[in-house]
Amino acid sequence: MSANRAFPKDRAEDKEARRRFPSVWLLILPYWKTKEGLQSLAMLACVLVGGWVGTYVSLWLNRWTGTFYDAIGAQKFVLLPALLTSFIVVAVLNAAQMMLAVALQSVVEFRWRKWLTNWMTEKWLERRLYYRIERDGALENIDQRVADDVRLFVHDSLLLTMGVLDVPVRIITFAIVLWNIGGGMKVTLGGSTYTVAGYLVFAAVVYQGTIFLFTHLLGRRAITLNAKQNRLEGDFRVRMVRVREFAEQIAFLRGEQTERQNLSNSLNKVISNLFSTLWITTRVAFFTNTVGHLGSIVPTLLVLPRLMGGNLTLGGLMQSNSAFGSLTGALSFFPQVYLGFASWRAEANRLREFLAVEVVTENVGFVVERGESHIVRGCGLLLTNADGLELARVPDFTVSPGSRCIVRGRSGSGKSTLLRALAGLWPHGQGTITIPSSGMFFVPQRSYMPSGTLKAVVTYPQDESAFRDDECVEVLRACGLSAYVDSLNVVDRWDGRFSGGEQQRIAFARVLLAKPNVLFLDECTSALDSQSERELYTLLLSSLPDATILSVAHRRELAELHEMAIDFSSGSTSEPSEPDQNGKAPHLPFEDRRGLEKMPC
Ligand SMILES: Nc1ncnc2c1ncn2[C@@H]1O[C@H](COP(=O)(O)OP(=O)(O)OP(=O)(O)O)[C@@H](O)[C@H]1O
Repeated sequence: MSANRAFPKDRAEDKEARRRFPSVWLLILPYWKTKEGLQSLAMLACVLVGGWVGTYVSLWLNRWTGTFYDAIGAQKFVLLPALLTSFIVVAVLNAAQMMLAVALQSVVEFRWRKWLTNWMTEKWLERRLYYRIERDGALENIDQRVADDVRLFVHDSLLLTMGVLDVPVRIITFAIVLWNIGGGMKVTLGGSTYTVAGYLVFAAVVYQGTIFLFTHLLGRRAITLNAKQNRLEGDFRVRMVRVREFAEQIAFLRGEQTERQNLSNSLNKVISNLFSTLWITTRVAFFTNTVGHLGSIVPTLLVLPRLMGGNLTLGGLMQSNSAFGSLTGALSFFPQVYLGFASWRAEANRLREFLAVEVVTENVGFVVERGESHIVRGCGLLLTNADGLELARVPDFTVSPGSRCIVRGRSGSGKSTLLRALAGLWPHGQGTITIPSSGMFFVPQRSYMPSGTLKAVVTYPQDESAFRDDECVEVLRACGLSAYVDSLNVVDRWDGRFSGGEQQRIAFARVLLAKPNVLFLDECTSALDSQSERELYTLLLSSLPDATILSVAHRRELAELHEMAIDFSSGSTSEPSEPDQNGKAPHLPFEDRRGLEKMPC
């Protein structure tokens, strides 16, 4: 059974439960081990070296600031043209380097996102995980996880990693500069005078540390609110998609009022959460803006005694201000990282929930025997739900190669679930299933109509290039869809265009193209009138005379086209016992009556 658990959100929750989820490294490492990943790694190395060169350029600019303002202070205007020329050259080169770094990092981000999304999509589709997730309600908003969470996870991972590798170099560099420029501060305490060396560095750390502390106190709730926002936006989108998907059903039922109410409730939650977030971000913004203004005068105030004592030139003042700004700017990475890391962790946890479903193996309760012959057999089959509660007991049956068997029973008695179990889509139950190793084709109650050309619809799940146009035209005509043969290469939303009955005719056309050896039909003529139903069945039987067929159907008329019946209501397997329209025993059209052979379980 799939894991139907969300990642523990609360720290107090069981640590063991957290450990059961796959490590975040399972999301990160696979890409960087590929050839493309190694190339991306080389690009990131260039970005990082570029960042360090940028730090050196900032250092150069800091020195330039000192020289420039000293020249102005000393009224040596003759030096200005050369200083300005060198400034413009360095500024242009620096801008080019920064632009290149942003572009390179974006390229890596796009490549990693593409790879990871493909990887997740493959995991989603492999071993029918997409079906298990929906069947068991194991995860919400899987589309949001594969599309949005992967994009954000990749973006934030790169941003945080590059910052962690780049920022310490900037911090150390400007701390040294500030230490040297700022000199020491003389403090008189208890009659003794002490010199606090590098006091501007300590001031920068205390200044930025205070901002960090207050940002944390004022804004920590934003982390949980942001995570909640993603979920609420996803829920709202899913509701909208469902209205689009079931537009006709809602329109027939006049369900607009209820849908409007549901959408409005969902939107209210989104907006209410946004308001809560807004209050927090506003007070954080107010605080950081106020402190930000202070930041421009704090270093000046700190060096004022030296300036007044004549120990600092105008250039020195500007240089220390610039170094103080650079250092606090580099230190401000940590408050940002703190919030960014929380978002990153929420994104990673949602993806880890997805991987957890993937690694849990299906607890298949059935013994499945696969044979070379086209026989279908069920022995001692008990169908249960995921909690082990009984849904249905299936009478033992053997449908021998080339035979046709009808499955009957009251609505909700478990007929479709039996077909799911035979298709390997229903793991809950016990007993032995014998099916062929290949050549099976299942037609569900509602056929899937992919978007694209009509030819792609008819040939699904095979690629449309696998069949010639004339083959498709022939089966469309045979199935009563002559009106559409000229639209074979027309792209449309065919699910909206075909009537329910026409969609079922398409399903028959698919079967005729696929020519399976063993065919399972689940009430796939329910939308057709009796005559059309009979015509399609007769067409099918004559086109696939050797196919083993197991049909779930309610209509009595269909029984006489089958040689045997599995009856869920009476709990027996027999030849059809329903009387025909004249009240006579049903006519069995197949003289050898292969389906009635007694075969031991
Ligand atoms: N994914 C599911 N999870 C839990 N129970 C399910 C699930 N799918 C079906 N069931 C239950 O299994 C039982 C049998 O359903 P099934 O669809 O097999 O009936 P059926 O005989 O095909 O009905 P009908 O003739 O109306 O199509 C029902 O009670 C249904 O609620």
